[in-house]
Amino acid sequence: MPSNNLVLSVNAGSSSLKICLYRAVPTGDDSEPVELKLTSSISNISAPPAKFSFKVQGGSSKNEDSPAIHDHASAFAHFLECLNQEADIDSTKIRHVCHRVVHGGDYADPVVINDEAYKHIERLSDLAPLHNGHALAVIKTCLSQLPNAKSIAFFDTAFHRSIPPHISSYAIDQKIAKQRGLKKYGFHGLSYSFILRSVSRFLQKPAAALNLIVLHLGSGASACCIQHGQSLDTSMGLTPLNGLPGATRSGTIDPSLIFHYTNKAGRMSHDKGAAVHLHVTQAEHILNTQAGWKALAGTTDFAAITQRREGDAAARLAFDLVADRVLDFVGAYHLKLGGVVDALVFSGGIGERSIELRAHIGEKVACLGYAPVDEARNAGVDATEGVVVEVGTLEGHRMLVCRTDEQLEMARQCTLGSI
Ligand SMILES: Nc1ncnc2c1ncn2[C@@H]1O[C@H](COP(=O)(O)OP(=O)(O)O)[C@@H](O)[C@H]1O
Ligand SMILES: CC(=O)OP(=O)(O)O
Ligand SMILES: [Mg+2]
Repeated sequence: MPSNNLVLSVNAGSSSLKICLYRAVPTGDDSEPVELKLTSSISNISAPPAKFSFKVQGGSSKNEDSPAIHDHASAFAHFLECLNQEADIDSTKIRHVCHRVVHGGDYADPVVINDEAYKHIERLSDLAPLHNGHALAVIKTCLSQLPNAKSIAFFDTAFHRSIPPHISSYAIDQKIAKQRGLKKYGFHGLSYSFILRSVSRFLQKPAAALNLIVLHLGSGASACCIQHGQSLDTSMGLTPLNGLPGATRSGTIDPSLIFHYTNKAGRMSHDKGAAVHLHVTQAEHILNTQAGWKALAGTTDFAAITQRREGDAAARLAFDLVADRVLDFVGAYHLKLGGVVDALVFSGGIGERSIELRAHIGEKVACLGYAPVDEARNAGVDATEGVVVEVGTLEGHRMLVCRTDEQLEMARQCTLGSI
């Protein structure tokens, strides 16, 4: 292996940036083609002061508030400085930079960023107003600061291209739908792809034979119905606003609500928070940034809501409402899979950490034949090693937790793929 075999994976979330650096290694059969060298995460970018963490595997680590970080570009610049100063890594040795791009439209595969790909991602920014612009800001920095590296975009939408037309279409004029690309694209695809592979390994069953209901519950939350190893349906739609509520996103509402909420709904929003100029209405802005459990209970932190819910009606409403919407999708997907489900999988910051939400959902789905959640296993997930942890007892449809890793998914696809 040459010495400059470093792969950087960058995941630009709505208010966070998660970065991992890997070294490509020779693979045997089932082993990972990359080895983790360091991780960094910058959160609270849109609610300063941003929190910066940097951890070298088997070495030093750093956790601090970084008031100088005010957007994704400055967050990434801060990371590059640290890479040089703290980890003594020469960034010219980075050969590939993998960027998670949430909306890829009809792109089926990852693409090396060139002018055309950049413009394509830019054109889709209005359909992922909390995401694509941030990814582009980081891509721009990489193109100028890391000229020796190839920047590659990996799309959240690609995994859902298997969704059949009667599920991905909306019941609207199909001529207009086709002209304007108005259909369900679905998101969190890199996460679902990672989870499918990990669960397949855990259950020792080929991915193509697996039927799963997967919940990716983070500040953006979605559910996915996987049949024979392919996405059959997912809860997000044309944009990541649809489906489950998120930290600041409404999830599905009656579309008419928009016009009763404010009489300025159709006017353009002048929010300057985004990295690229967005053309979104005030309604889209409100439903993306001033809704979700933040609007219901005053915080984006679902753990705080969970703790407060016994004595706080607003927190109780937020918790119960999220749980209710999750059940809508689990029930529908169970039916779409004809009741043949290998496992219900929890993932994302909330799915992986909320003992309470897993217990609650577990209790509700028991009537469908899911293995009851084992109290001790469920409470012990954090202390249990492994990518996949079983929280249900063995009989019935399995109940699993998967520590999803979009950065690793990209690095893996990059190293094994033909790019
Ligand atoms: N112990 C916990 N219980 C419930 N929710 C938690 C817990 N720890 C973290 N979270 C939630 O996980 C969210 C982050 O999830 P993550 O998947 O990393 O989000 P994203 O990638 O969408 O920014 C936090 O905003 C917080 O609400
Ligand atoms: C698609 C999406 O909502 O992503 P995230 O959860 O990272 O915000
Ligand atoms: Mg995320």
